[in-house]
Amino acid sequence: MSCFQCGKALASALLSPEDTQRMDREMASILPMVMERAGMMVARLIRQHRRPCRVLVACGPGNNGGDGYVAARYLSEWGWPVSVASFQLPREGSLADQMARRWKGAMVPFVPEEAQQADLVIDAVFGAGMNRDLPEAVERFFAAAGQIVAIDVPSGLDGATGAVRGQVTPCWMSIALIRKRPGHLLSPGREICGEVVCADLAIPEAIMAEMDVRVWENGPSLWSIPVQAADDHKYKRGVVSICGGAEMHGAALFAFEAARHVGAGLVRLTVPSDAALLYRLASPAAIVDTQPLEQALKDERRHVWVCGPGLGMEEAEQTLPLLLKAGRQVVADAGALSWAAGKTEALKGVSVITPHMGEFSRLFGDLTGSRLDAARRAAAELDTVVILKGADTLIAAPDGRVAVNVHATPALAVAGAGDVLSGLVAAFLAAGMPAWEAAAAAVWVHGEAGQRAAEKKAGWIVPEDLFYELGRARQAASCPA
Ligand SMILES: NC(=O)C1=CN([C@@H]2O[C@H](COP(=O)(O)OP(=O)(O)OC[C@H]3O[C@@H](n4cnc5c(N)ncnc54)[C@H](O)[C@@H]3O)[C@@H](O)[C@H]2O)[C@H](O)CC1
Ligand SMILES: [K+]
Repeated sequence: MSCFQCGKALASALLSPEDTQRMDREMASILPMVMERAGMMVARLIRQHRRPCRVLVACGPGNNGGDGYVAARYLSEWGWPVSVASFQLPREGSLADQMARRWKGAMVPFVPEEAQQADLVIDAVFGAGMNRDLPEAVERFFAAAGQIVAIDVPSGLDGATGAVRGQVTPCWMSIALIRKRPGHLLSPGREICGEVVCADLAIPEAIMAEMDVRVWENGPSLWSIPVQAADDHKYKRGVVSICGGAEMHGAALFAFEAARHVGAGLVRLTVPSDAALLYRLASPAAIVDTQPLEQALKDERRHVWVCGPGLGMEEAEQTLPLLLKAGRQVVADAGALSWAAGKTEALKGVSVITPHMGEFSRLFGDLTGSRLDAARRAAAELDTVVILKGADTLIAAPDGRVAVNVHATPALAVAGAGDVLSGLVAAFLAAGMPAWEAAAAAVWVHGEAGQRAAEKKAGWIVPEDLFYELGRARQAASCPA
């Protein structure tokens, strides 16, 4: 059983607004208790991070505001000087109204001057229920604040997509309730959340287990990478084949070295005969084949291929259709994606594609909605796993699952890092992992190796620096017990 199936993945679930609403309905009878706990946890987390100071809690009309009134009560009971500014009072008789009525402390007008005078402003105006653009009065209020702690999400952040609906002042900290939302990790939302901490509201296990979560923060609880065993042999570890081009040798060699260093049993390059010597000189360890691709495909053990890094359009055209016709598992990147622009259906049958945003728009058109929805739609349309690369890389499966990866470093923003990633995906596919799990694990291991290499080189790395970090990165990616 994979970790994904055994339920550990629930810890890294990212809740959509629909998930939250469904959860609220499921636990309607205990919601007052949950809100009480939410407010208390917010107050506690603030106490853990700050000395007592003048606090202003800005409350909205919904449950986010309700959490704010509770947090104000706790901080005040602990002796902190607290006032509340209400943007809009809760509907009479609502849960938030009940919490507001229990607030007996100071109320001040919802104006920027009040926000400016506070040492700390708690943003409890809008949370997961934010459904239109941020009112200007709210924008101006927070723009005047010094330090802001957001309950759940900063007001104005679309928790589902990371889109920002207005001028949102960056927060110092966001306290996610129960679980993070996709918007805490996705740009541009991620940049305004500050440090994101999660408040455990002790939700009954039965309710959590009922959640039909489709989005997770990428991490080792989502997959299990095969570990070494006494009976290992190279074919059990997996065979990776890489198509190399006539001109750009470096890209295919990066994928080649990455697959070798992350533990593939055997890695082979298939290249045009004129270029073979260059490949052999560049990497004496390389097994370089020059036989025609049709010939190489007679070997059934070569079932996983990387196609694209370092390939020109013509080369992609001569290789990708053959690989697919032979029923191989293909990781398509770079040249293969450029060749498929304008005829995206040519990618049908590919196991994993790894576009960056530019390649993605050339394949699927300009972005209309969120990146998350677009990646998910593309995966369903092609029946392929899509790795949409970026600072927040998305790994989308045709069945709607999405892993959001922020386990990375800006140090990886160098040419060649993407070729390394293709080699890693192929190595994990060849080791027998299902495509979505292999892709998610590869992205995480890539990020881990990047962080390790960056630490040694003060952030300034070249793709080659990743190779010797890959063994330890793979080890770190083993599922926690
Ligand atoms: N299960 C949980 O995760 C729990 C979360 N809690 C908190 O509840 C909020 C979500 O509460 P909800 O009432 O659904 O939404 P909001 O508080 O964000 O406000 C909705 C309210 O505001 C109006 N509104 C929305 N956007 C705008 C706008 N741009 N301008 C004006 N008015 C707007 C909308 O019409 C509604 O009236 C979650 O974030 C948590 O903080 C629970 O406390 C515990 C369980
Ligand atoms: K908020």
